[in-house]
Amino acid sequence: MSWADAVGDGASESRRPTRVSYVPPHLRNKNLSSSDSSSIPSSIDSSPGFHLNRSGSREFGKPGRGRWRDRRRGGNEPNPSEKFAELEISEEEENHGAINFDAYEDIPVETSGSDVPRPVNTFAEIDLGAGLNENIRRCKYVKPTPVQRHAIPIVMAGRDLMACAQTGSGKTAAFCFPIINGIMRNQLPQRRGARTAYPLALILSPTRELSCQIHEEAKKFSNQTGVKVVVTYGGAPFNHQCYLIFPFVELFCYSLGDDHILSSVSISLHLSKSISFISHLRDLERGVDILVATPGRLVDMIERGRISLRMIKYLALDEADRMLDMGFEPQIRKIVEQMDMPPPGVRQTMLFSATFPNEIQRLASDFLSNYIFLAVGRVGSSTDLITQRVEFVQDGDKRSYLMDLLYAQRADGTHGKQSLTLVFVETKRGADALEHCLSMNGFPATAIHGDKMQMLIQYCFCNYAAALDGLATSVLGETVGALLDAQPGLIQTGIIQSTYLEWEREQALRAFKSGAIPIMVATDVAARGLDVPHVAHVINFDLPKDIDDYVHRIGRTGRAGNSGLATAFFNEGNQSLAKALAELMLEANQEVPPWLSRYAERSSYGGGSRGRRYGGGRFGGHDYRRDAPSRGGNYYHSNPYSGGGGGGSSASGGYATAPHGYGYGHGPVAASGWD
Ligand SMILES: Nc1ncnc2c1ncn2[C@@H]1O[C@H](COP(=O)(O)OP(=O)(O)OP(=O)(O)O)[C@@H](O)[C@H]1O
Repeated sequence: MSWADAVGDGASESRRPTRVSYVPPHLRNKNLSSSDSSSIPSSIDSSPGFHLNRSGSREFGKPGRGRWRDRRRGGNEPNPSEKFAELEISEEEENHGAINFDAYEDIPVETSGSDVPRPVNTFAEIDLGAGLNENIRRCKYVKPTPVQRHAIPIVMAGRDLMACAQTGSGKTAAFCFPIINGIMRNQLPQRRGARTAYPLALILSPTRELSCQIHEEAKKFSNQTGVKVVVTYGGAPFNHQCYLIFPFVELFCYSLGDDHILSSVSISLHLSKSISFISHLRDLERGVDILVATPGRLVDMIERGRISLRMIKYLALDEADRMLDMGFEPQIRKIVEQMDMPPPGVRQTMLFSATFPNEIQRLASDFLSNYIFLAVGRVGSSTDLITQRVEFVQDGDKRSYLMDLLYAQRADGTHGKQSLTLVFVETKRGADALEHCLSMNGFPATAIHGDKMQMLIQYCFCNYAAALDGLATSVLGETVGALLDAQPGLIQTGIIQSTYLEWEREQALRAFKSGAIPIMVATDVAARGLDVPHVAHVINFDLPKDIDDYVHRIGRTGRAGNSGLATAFFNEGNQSLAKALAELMLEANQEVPPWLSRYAERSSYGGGSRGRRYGGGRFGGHDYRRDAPSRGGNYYHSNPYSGGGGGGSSASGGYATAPHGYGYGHGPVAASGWD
């Protein structure tokens, strides 16, 4: 149980404070009323890096990096394509032209495998096709990022790929571009109008939020190319239809003499979800070239006979190490090995992540054929664009410490739309408790996790399942008939539950992304893949147990060449992570506090010990096939590059060991995805 949990459990009072109790540092000892808390005296030092140490005195961090910068956009052109404009390229997305690509020159890149295709320096060097090139231009992607420079030619050459590149370094486009190009180029046959959809490409990701994000990106990239992208994830898309039918369902409930508002809301949500499920089926029937999916829902759709994987030419696993860890592996194996998907060698398979422990690489190789391993920066490392800070904070002090940080941040004048803060906690209950505490203390916060509102939903279901049944047949007739046909187990608690859950998660994320609520408390559900451009600060209120989770969490900031700040609260309870954390920080050129080094010296490898997981006690981009050449069966060469400009002169190199202290070496760390 996390500390946030324990507090949440303590007393209902603590979960539901009735008054603001936070007193900013400068007002402590002054006995002022809480209403004064909004005044921000000039004496507060709100400079970047401000924080309080355990004794309450102030310390200062490294200046200049990872702060709440004013990122004003400049010089955006009007969008020439009306259709493209409909896809709502947001202000943030348009900003990416500003990435500092010069920072790439020194990035270590290594490939291993046979006959590695040459990397490119520009998109123009690759024949991506006019439509895709136009969309890249509209996205303001001026140059490929390092992972794109290497991965796109590899996939376009028809090779399987296991790619490891740092968070926020453009992996999504690295697999989307060659897939879209391949479908356009080969004009692969597509059946439309059939009950069963036959996608040509499948992109799997672990969460519905990430699947939606990939779907949005892929839609932008394939705009007006004729390539059709559809997403399917746990639950159905919760769309505008719900708002339309709310009033009708409510009216109906009242007319039945039942005035319980919860029932009408529950039924409305249920029905809207159902309608949206039907529209999703229709969408699939109209044909799908690229299917983006979460594994659970995909299995469900395959078993219903709605999707067949027989025509799959491209398979991409985003966050591949997560997809192959204990939680997802059985489902992934089922999809990839036990359904009708073509085998490795016939289909092309791409695995992408920022972290790739050896044991997962080993598992993953089952899905690949004669693949190339690509490491951009160090496997599992974080970018040094993220300033990492670790503070020693006892559990009981975490809330006030957090509020001091947030207060200082606000005093800095940057806590607004342009600067979002993501706070990670261990458990769902902890997230709720902390969200509530922050909100009550004047720090607008929302929370995202797995099972909000569950009790309420169960209550709704128990009382109103019958009403729902009646309503279904009498009011919505055909629609619901079709729905029941498609989804026989419709009236189930689980469905209603997940409807609420989706709704809440979607709302929370939307409010956070838009800046309407600038603080989001999250569990690991938000740790991977989410690309929210203005996250300036990630706070690990509860540290994760595994260092890879830490890497993904802090990777929500410092994306696409921007800087970011990550603060972690550490205490004795996190001892097992100390060594891996200290090593990771050193690797990313961060200052490691002496007390953390002492913890690290004392602790044995644990918490995702990097040495063991990333290649036998050493760091580095590491293809596991090096340890056991016979296992992969097809490991031949290692080709080191440096990031920029290198075109491909070394592409056919085949070095046995890598320079830069990278690969086999251990030496000083120069790796960053972005500088
Ligand atoms: N060539 C490019 N030029 C400019 N911006 C880019 C380019 N490629 C990607 N981006 C932007 O960089 C951001 C990060 O990309 P993306 O989400 O694909 O990162 P990622 O490597 O998948 O991160 P994570 O490991 O966290 O999933 C996105 O906002 C994307 O639009």
